[in-house]
Amino acid sequence: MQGLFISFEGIDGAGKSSHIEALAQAFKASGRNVTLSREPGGTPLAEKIRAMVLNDNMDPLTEALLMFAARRDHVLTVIVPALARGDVLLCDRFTDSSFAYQGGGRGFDTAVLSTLEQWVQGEQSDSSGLLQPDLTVWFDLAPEQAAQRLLASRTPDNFESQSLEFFTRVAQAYEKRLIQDPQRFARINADQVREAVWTDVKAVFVAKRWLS
Ligand SMILES: Nc1ncnc2c1ncn2[C@@H]1O[C@H](COP(=O)(O)OP(=O)(O)OP(=O)(O)O)[C@@H](O)[C@H]1O
Ligand SMILES: Cc1cn([C@H]2C[C@H](O)[C@@H](COP(=O)(O)O)O2)c(=O)[nH]c1=O
Repeated sequence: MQGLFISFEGIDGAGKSSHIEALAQAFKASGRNVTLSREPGGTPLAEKIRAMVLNDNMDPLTEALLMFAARRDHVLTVIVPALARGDVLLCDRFTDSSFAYQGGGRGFDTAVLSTLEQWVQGEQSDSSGLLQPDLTVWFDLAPEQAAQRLLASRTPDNFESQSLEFFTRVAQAYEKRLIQDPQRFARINADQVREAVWTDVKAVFVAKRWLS
């Protein structure tokens, strides 16, 4: 069976987590092998990098380089092997996060991000050019709503402690990515009760005939 690469995106607190878990269960119930992973992270090396980027102070170039260094290790040791096995790979964040957070949020040069993307994902690709998810599910939620949800849940890290203006730029950058590649994206209205969000998420996978 052919591997499926699905990424999940959104600003912090948009509510991805429980739906990724539910999709993993649904795919397993349909007989598929599932690999669950996340970025930054997903390998021992990339998880060490995750701890640094989430907690240590650094300049935007260092942050961008570390995100892509973690991704390189993740792509080579988890993503490519999982897809070669025919797994459904559910990945909490991928390169769209770098364009949204480093590019949009931090204002870092997106041409440099595109070069890093080419280096990290270019040689793993087929003729289309880059290793990219087959589908990216974007949980779209207003920064004000996401901030309310996060307030109630946990101690903020380097990203979660950013301003509403930062997250507005992140959300705008996600929108730009969607406009550039509309076939790859499914936009989910995350400003609904969890059950309604799940109905919308599941419908995307049913429409693609990946789940029934
Ligand atoms: N539909 C919803 N309505 C209200 N609260 C929600 C909803 N979905 C999730 N939450 C709550 O919002 C908080 C953030 O959710 P969650 O951790 O799933 O978001 P996330 O997108 O994975 O965030 P991050 O990317 O920061 O890890 C949690 O406290 C969660 O219980
Ligand atoms: C992959 C990636 C992630 N980030 C940011 C986005 C989030 O704030 C954190 C990860 O935390 P989560 O609770 O697992 O969502 O990292 C980023 O800035 N750039 C990236 O490429």
